[in-house]
Amino acid sequence: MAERSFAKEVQKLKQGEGDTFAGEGILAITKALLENGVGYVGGYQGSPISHLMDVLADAEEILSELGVHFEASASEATATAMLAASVHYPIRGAVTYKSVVGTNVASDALSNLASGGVTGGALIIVGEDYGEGSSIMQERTYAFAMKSQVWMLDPRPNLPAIVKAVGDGFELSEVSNTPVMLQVGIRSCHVHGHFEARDNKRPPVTVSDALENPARKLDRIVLPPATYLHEEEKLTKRLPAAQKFILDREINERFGAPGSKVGLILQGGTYNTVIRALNRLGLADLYGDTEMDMLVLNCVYPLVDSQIMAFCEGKDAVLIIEEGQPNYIEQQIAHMLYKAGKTVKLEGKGMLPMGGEYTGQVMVDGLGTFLSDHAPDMLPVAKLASNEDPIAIPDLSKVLPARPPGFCTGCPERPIFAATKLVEEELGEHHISSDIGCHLFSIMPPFDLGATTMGYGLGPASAAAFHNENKKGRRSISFVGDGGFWHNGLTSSVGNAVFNKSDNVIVIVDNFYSAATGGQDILSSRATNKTKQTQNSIVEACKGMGVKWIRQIDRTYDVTKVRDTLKEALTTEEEGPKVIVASSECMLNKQRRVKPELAKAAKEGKRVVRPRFGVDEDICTGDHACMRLSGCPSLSVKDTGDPLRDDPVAAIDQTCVGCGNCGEVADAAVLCPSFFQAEIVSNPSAGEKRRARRSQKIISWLQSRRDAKRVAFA
Ligand SMILES: O=C(O)C(=O)Cc1c[nH]c2ccccc12
Repeated sequence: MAERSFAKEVQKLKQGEGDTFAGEGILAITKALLENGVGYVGGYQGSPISHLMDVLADAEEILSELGVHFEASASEATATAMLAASVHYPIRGAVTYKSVVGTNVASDALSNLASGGVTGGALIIVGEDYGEGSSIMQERTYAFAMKSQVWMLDPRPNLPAIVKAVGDGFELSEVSNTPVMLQVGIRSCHVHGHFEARDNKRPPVTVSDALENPARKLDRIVLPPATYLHEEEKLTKRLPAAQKFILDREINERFGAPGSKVGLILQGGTYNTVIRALNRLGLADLYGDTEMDMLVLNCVYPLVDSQIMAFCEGKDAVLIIEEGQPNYIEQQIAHMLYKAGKTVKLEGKGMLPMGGEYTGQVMVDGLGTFLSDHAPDMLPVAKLASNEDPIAIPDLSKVLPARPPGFCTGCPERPIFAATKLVEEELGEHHISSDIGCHLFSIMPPFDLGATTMGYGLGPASAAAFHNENKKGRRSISFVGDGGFWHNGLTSSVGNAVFNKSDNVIVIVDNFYSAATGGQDILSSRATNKTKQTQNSIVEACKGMGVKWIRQIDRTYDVTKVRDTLKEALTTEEEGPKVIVASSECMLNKQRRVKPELAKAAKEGKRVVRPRFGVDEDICTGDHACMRLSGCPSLSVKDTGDPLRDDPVAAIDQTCVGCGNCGEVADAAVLCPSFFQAEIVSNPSAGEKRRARRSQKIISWLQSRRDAKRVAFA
């Protein structure tokens, strides 16, 4: 069960001619796929398009009614390879993934797909996770489009533009026999708006039809000598066909007053921010009407030389607005202008920052500088020579505490790292390789465990070089999540360790879902899923790979057991990789599942017990060792008001879910007897009520007796 259910919203996908579709960008993309007769869809989730996969999964019934096949792909490589169905058959296919990481994973399939080319429209919806709030390294997908020569659309972030881009993308792909990327950032994915719906279209040829009528053309298969042909075709046929389509269809848009002395060439995705910046500079109204001459590239690759040159003709200066680095678009345009001997002043990076998100302020500053330098007369006097001092904005980084990502309250992964710390206390520090997933938060305080992260499913692989000559010496420890394990960890990490007779320790952090991408089901999820085969054992998979030493821990909150198992793995004389599968359900998903059930039961008058933990402040010494070993966000500090106590005591706030981790950690570390467990009982029995009243009375009596004896501090 994913973090968000779109079960209700997907009903909108049934809308047709005459309806106005209102909703979110990702839903609009899905609707557009159906309106354009898509035959199959797939993908792998990841921010910012996790929810697009969730929409597709929730829409599976609607998709299958239309004869559209949907798959939750094992990885982005799988998703891209799936587009092979559009190579020989005139079937439209779409896949979706996070970029650039997903594109990295997909790149083998992407090159092959791009080389042979496609007959049916092949659309890759890439969620470009660039800028503020991104969870990955800062790179651009653009390089992949250039190197493999697949085209890239980057529509303006509004629903009609995004929906149009889906249809344009399919057609562009078909006329140029080339896969097309449709790039959407987080703001496009979640922008709300509306568009005029059209009827959904059954795919004219379905994947079932293709199976009944197999086809193959040798010159589409990627093997020499066809590969040489493919390269030539890319240059002589596919590129010109794409450029012609981009011009004929007016994919790129012109706004503002043509013929002005300065102009902007921008990526479609930056349009909203540019308009807002122009608005703040007094050069656009709230509806986006502006005098500024703009060429909006809804297709950022390939560029059409003649269009760019025509735009620049007669201008003194042009500003290229292109987010991220390197400045690929600017370089191409500079190259075009130089070759043609043009003298128009080209601005871009330098005036705008080389890297980082082009946020509202960045855009205002960059555009302001461009206009002051090249067209000061366009700027309103108040902006050009303001009599007002700019508003002083305090440096918030000095006053606000940093909020690095961390494990949730009740997270079952926290005790695994608490146990690792305890083992290290005994056996010394180890080299630890981390992986992608929630468990990577181990690198942050209070654990400070883990030295590298090399990619999804590659935690144990990134420990591969660490081979200890000394058989009794230290081994490396590596972590990989269940998501990463099935994405490619089974072969790249576990299989590799078995084959190379690694002596290292691998901990598979199994929380029953692909939790970091939004709690989607995966092969080993415990839940039954109507359309997927779940409940496949990680342990059996590892054994099948040849792992001999393997331990399953069914409750990661048992810190003592995790500690002892890890210690055994690090010290056993048995050869080969030592694998520990540490399994407990993601607490976020568990709460999503259990909370409504409990609330319903309580409402129906049933007896419901919810555990909570607390700290006895009379016993707590305020050394905060519990926090250093647990780090649970529900653990906080509390001032008792007692001047004889130097340190504030530990306190557990109302976000506690009663997982028991703090108590277990305290116990395993022989830390602290101050933790207690209480139970919140809804609809208690008459006997329970009586007992509670009685004990309440006794406690009150004891408390008032103690308070009476206390020295009071005024
Ligand atoms: O959802 C995210 O933020 C992720 O980083 C997860 C993810 C999805 N596909 C990937 C491929 C390579 C590395 C990470 C991911």
